[in-house]
Amino acid sequence: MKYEFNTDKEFDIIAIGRACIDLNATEYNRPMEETMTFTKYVGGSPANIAIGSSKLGLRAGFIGKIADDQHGRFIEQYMRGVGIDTSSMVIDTEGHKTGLAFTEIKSPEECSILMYREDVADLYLAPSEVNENYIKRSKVLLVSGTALAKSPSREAVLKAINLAKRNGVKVIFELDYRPYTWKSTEETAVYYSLVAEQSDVVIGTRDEFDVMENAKDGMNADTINYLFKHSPDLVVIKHGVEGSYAYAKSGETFRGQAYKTQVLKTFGAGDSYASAFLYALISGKDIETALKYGSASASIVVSKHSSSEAMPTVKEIEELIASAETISV
Ligand SMILES: Nc1ncnc2c1ncn2[C@@H]1O[C@H](COP(=O)(O)OP(=O)(O)OP(=O)(O)O)[C@@H](O)[C@H]1O
Ligand SMILES: O=C(O)C[C@@H](O)[C@H](O)C(=O)CO
Repeated sequence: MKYEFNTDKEFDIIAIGRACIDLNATEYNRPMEETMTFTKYVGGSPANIAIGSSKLGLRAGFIGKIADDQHGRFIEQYMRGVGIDTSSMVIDTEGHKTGLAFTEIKSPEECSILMYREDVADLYLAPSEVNENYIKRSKVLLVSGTALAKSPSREAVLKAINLAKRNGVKVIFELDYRPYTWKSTEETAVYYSLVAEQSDVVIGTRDEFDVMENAKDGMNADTINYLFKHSPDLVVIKHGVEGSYAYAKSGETFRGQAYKTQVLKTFGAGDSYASAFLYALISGKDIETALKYGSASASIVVSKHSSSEAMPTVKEIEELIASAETISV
């Protein structure tokens, strides 16, 4: 089964949300207290997805606010360098800083992220900085859940969704739940369900859908029953190494298995998955193939040091699908 997009558009995907800095422990397999050096990469889930999409050949753009400093300039230059249109990236004028994510890699199974996100520039994107003339040029608007955590970014994203819907742009909601940016899970559930109900495609882990539903140990069947009463016609629920499911409103279910790989760290899996899944879908491949692309891309990124720089090419993904073993659970 294929998913249809409006073909009469200049951009394939415009992502909205944060573009930040990842500082990944250079010496890994130890706690961060013992890490002396970190390698700098562009990070932030929607930025990673835009980078992954652009490296795969999609025409990508980005809407977000960046700090007026060395980090902000590094982010813009890097993203432009990988082919992303950065003309709608706004430079903060009020002294807000770039979000930083220090990543700890204790072992392939035990990874964590220490975030510095106090008063970060990305959450100051204002509704007036979101333009209809830009959004309407894309097939897809990719919305990151974290951008809903605070005003004015929250209203900027709600405006972007409204403009997308008015202009035949598919809204794809990546739940991207990061607890530290939110006041409470109740608040997250309110905004997640509000946006999920208006989206065309919703992608998240089982745990993230639980946050959306303000529930524990939720069932995929209940999630899709709820979402298919609203706008979504495709829902992707990820279960880590156990693979992922895509549910279509027409009643079909597709399963994607994870691929065996030499894991270095686990973060970055979700962003690489989303970029390759969307690449495949937008390039006209069927949903089953798109799940393979997502899983293959994730298995490549978890075997590498970064989440953005490590994003694979189409050739790498296709070679992996042809040769790697799937994880059966
Ligand atoms: N250890 C692993 N080995 C191989 N593939 C993996 C592994 N972990 C995750 N994946 C692949 O990545 C996909 C997404 O993973 P997961 O459900 O953990 O997303 P996520 O929690 O959004 O990721 P992130 O850690 O980036 O936030 C899975 O469906 C699977 O295909
Ligand atoms: O999303 C973030 O803010 C941090 C990411 O860039 C980080 O690499 C990660 O967690 C990816 O899943």
